[in-house]
Amino acid sequence: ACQHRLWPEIDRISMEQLRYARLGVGEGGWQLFAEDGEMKMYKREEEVNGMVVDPLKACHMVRGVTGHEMCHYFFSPDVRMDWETTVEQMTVIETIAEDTLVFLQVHKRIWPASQRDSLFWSHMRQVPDHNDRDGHDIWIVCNHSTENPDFPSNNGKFVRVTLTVCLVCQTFIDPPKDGAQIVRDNITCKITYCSVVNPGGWAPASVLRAVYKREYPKFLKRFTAYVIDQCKEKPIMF
Ligand SMILES: CCCc1ccc(-c2ccc(S(=O)(=O)CCO)cc2)cc1[C@H]1C[C@H]1c1ccccn1
Repeated sequence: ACQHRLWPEIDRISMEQLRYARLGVGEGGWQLFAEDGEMKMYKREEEVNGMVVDPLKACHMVRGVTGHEMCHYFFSPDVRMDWETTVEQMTVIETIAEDTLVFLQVHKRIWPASQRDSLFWSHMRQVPDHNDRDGHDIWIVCNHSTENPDFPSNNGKFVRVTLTVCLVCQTFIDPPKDGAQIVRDNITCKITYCSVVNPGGWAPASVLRAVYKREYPKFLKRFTAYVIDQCKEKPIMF
């Protein structure tokens, strides 16, 4: 992967997104728009050329899974359609490395807007987290739009969105007493999910904002429940 033409961009954007995810929501005009137990969802209302591109940041704490497991299932093409209900078709159009893929996805149509597709590289990596007193590694998946001449955008069928998404996960272990083996009840995963999706073409602001408000909380709840269910009978993947 290191010699691939996209590698410098993949490395730069992934590390930029890690820093962005770890910024608090105290400053920068974030407004809380959804809450469900440990999950808190924030957004900023932004428009580019009259199009809604509201950045989103979600923070969540999930007990019983590790950051590695969370990122593994988010990255994996094999299970994507099991949890991603807003996607109609998903194809891996390039394998850059075993931890770096290029996806082409067709998203379900949001009436009355026209149907969208997305083409993005997806990179997963573990980032040693030296400056955190608990010393737990961080796992990240970063998805960022890219172009591919074999799959031109806006080829008449779908409007191509541009997106940058990151899932940043940190595992916390509450060690059991008397040196017993660590079980799932002793682990918690701190998740930060950030996304900026530019719809790529006209879509009514009111409709998009309503879809975001409904879809993002559903999306994160469904995905985290899926990972908990997939992991509960399996050995812990640290
Ligand atoms: C007009 C823009 C439509 C639209 C296109 C795409 C996406 C979208 C793409 C990727 C990812 S992901 O996290 O990388 C997981 C892989 O699929 C999440 C969301 C979201 C929306 C907007 C509609 C919103 C939405 C939010 C949440 C889930 C699904 N859709």
